[in-house]
Amino acid sequence: MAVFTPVSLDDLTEWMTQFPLGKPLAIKGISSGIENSNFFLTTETGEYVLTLFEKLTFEQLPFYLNLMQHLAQHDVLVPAPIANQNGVILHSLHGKPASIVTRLQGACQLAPRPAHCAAVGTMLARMHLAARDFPMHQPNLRGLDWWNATTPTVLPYLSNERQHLLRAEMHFQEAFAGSATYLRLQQGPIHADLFRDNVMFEGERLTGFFDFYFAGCDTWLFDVAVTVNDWCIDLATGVLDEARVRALLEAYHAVRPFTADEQVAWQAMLRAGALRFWLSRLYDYYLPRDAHMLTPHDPAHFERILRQRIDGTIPILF
Ligand SMILES: Nc1ncnc2c1ncn2[C@@H]1O[C@H](COP(=O)(O)OP(=O)(O)OP(=O)(O)O)[C@@H](O)[C@H]1O
Ligand SMILES: N[C@@H](CCO)C(=O)O
Repeated sequence: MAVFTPVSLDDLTEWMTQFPLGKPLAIKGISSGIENSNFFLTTETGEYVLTLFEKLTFEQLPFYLNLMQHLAQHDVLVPAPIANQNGVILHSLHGKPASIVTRLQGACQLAPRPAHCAAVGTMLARMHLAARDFPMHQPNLRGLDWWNATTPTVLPYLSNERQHLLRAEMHFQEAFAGSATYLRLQQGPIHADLFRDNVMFEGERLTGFFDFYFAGCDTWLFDVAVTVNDWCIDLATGVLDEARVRALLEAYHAVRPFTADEQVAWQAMLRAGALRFWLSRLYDYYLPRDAHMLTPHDPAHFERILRQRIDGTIPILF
């Protein structure tokens, strides 16, 4: 269902001559994904992924594609955009923005064990460090400003109790974002959506992070919190799993040591990471943009996680 714009081998014969990839041999639509038209592409030189962007524009895409290129050039495992003979990585196909990136081997690990979480922690820290000198800047477009804009649009759909939780958490996060501790946290380009379905593994070996289309500049700790909230929990309750949390955080800390300020901010940041996805899921649930988003993600999952992070036990950062 996710190929919105079909592409055939015939469409590619002429178009592919600009790339140093040899002749296209096979193309196969990828059925998962809801934002773009994605294809596995086999050429004389290897396996790639061709994406036609259905919503993101020629103006929006350079930040994401250049960030992936920068990270790939710094040995962070991410899909590397393929440049044409003029060095260009953003192209046009059937009137849509298009890119070819290297194909990551393996599959997503939806039931991660501590070893997987450790691999994610190591690569996440390496990614933050490698992105420090990435020259482009874009804010996290799903950050506090977006939360402020979105809260009033979803509030009318919520019970009194949920309205109270959302208002109180927004109030708390506004104060946190203005605090001296927060303002001292290290920032840079972050993935901002590093869920289990955006990382590939072969066995316990991590082969890459992908889907960078929520990336932006924000605190590194927010990226860690979003990641822990998805990788290191009991899925039914949202309760943090100590062994996986420790594995991820210790691996991250070994590459990029956490700071005392980050320790102070940790619980508030786990709450921020939960609020971000509670809000986006509420928005997609009550105000669906597209008819094809037939099964929006369950907002209650992140409401549970948010309540857990407010009231539950939080493992120390390091
Ligand atoms: N570089 C890559 N290497 C291997 N597989 C990839 C790569 N990029 C995408 N895929 C595969 O394509 C699927 C769809 O990609 P993706 O999740 O980015 O979809 P999307 O429609 O672009 O965005 P969304 O995740 O928001 O629906 C992934 O689940 C993954 O299986
Ligand atoms: N990771 C998001 C979906 C957007 O990629 C979620 O689970 O709500």
